[in-house]
Amino acid sequence: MQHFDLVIIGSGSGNSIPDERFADLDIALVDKGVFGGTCLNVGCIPTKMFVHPADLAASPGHAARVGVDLELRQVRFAEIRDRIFGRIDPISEGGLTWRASNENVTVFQQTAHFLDPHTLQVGEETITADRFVLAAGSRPVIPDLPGMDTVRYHTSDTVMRLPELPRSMVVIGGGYIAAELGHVFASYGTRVTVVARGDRMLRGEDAEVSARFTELLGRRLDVRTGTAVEGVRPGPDGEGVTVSLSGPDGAVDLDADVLLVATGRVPNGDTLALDAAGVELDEDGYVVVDAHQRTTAAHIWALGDVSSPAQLKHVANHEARVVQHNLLHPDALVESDHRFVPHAVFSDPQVASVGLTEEQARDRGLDYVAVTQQYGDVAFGWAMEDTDHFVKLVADRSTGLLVGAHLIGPEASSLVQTLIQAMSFGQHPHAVARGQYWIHPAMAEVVENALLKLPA
Ligand SMILES: Cc1cc2nc3c(=O)[nH]c(=O)nc-3n(C[C@H](O)[C@H](O)[C@H](O)COP(=O)(O)OP(=O)(O)OC[C@H]3O[C@@H](n4cnc5c(N)ncnc54)[C@H](O)[C@@H]3O)c2cc1C
Ligand SMILES: NC(=O)c1ccc[n+]([C@@H]2O[C@H](COP(=O)([O-])OP(=O)(O)OC[C@H]3O[C@@H](n4cnc5c(N)ncnc54)[C@H](O)[C@@H]3O)[C@@H](O)[C@H]2O)c1
Repeated sequence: MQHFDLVIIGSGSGNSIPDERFADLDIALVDKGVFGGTCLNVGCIPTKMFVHPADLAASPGHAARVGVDLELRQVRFAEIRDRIFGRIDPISEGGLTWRASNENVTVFQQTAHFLDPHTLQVGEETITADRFVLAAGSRPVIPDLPGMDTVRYHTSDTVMRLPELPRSMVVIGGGYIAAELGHVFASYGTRVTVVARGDRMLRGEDAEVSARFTELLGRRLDVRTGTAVEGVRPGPDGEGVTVSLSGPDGAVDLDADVLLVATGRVPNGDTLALDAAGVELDEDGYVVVDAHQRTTAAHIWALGDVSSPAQLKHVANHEARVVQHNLLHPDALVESDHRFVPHAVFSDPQVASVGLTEEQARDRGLDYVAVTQQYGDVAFGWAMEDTDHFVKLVADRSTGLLVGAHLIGPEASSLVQTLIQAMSFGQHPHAVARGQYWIHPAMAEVVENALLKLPA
């Protein structure tokens, strides 16, 4: 039986842990899937590479407002897809080859589960180790709808590799993936219907942002809110799928070429037999960790989607750095910083957010002030003839400090960074606004003006 100093399960963020400082450790890296994990292969990176051409394809709609008539002639879907995976697949393959060539690392392309706190079943082999890192990620949830076993459906794992652009698509779910991939396929020319059970898409966002987002995306896609999927069955002549809906319009059957299921992701801890290792899961299935990313078994650490409900790559990366440090310095442990975790939704419009929504501030009984700055009221917004987008800030009235920032509009994912910085370093909004130059007339002035609306 092979013994290792350290076993890492998961080649996504887990693969960033072993560097030259681990050269004297004998390490096993185990992954049952495509090397490099979700973000690289089926997550952040390919989706955003699909979003950029989608933004270009959607631009005629925005250009007309400022007197430029553009015409979308063609979207070469197969070419876009092949360019994207033509870059990504070699990165995954190269990463595997390089990692497997490390003298002190053995890569197992197998499924792992625990037999006891120090023993792992890896495919047909049994290995033991002193320490473990769980970086096993999450997987799509497939809702148990009547007829699901009778149809071909896609998740984000497969839909980006479709052989051709579908004529029509039904997306179940109103979250991140529906927002991003709905925009992608609709912009490329697919007739997209998004089916959301709630009254708004992106329900985790500040209510004003999610309401505006639902309205704006609904101008380009068929967004059906307050609608339940009653069942699915093969489409007419066995082609595609028929989705039975019930909502404000009553009972409706929709035929589509492709069904995309985007109803959330669950952590993979349940696949690792963690009770054999003394590692606890919480009620939602996340591995329980302390502030140092240590699980309930002292020699086992966890990071990323398997233990973090944020389910975001920048969080997984941060936690991987914490675990890396703590493995190297067991006598000087550091903690993860989850105070101000931002996120962005790369749709059209973009959404970005950090901290408390106004509803959360209210529910916490905080004495807060909320202000809104329209893009259309700053110079670059005039240039764009913008009427739709805004920055909303929430601040604690007693300290004056920001507790939340919510943006919907062009470049929101970048504009939010100043606000993340202000919150992370405890900078007063007026100090941020007046303690530096803001390039005129850049879009960032929308953030400057929002900050100046807060009490001095
Ligand atoms: C479509 C999509 C778009 C996204 N876009 C963004 C974005 O724009 N920005 C952002 O911040 N986040 C985004 N995310 C989320 C981001 O991809 C994840 O938060 C991140 O990849 C999680 O990394 P991880 O290291 O925890 O897990 P992963 O990268 O998922 O790695 C886990 C690995 O563990 C392996 N594994 C699991 N179980 C076992 C087992 N029992 N045995 C062996 N191996 C196992 C898996 O094969 C996998 O390779 C997106 C996710 C999706 C699905
Ligand atoms: N830009 C980004 O950072 C980004 C992009 C894509 C995905 N992600 C990550 O991936 C995760 C998964 O994305 P997602 O869009 O699948 O999840 P999500 O949690 O964002 O949204 C899930 C949606 O499905 C709905 N839903 C859940 N169960 C349902 C059911 N049985 N029937 C109908 N609707 C149902 C929910 O109401 C919600 O609208 C995200 O939570 C996020 O962490 C991040």
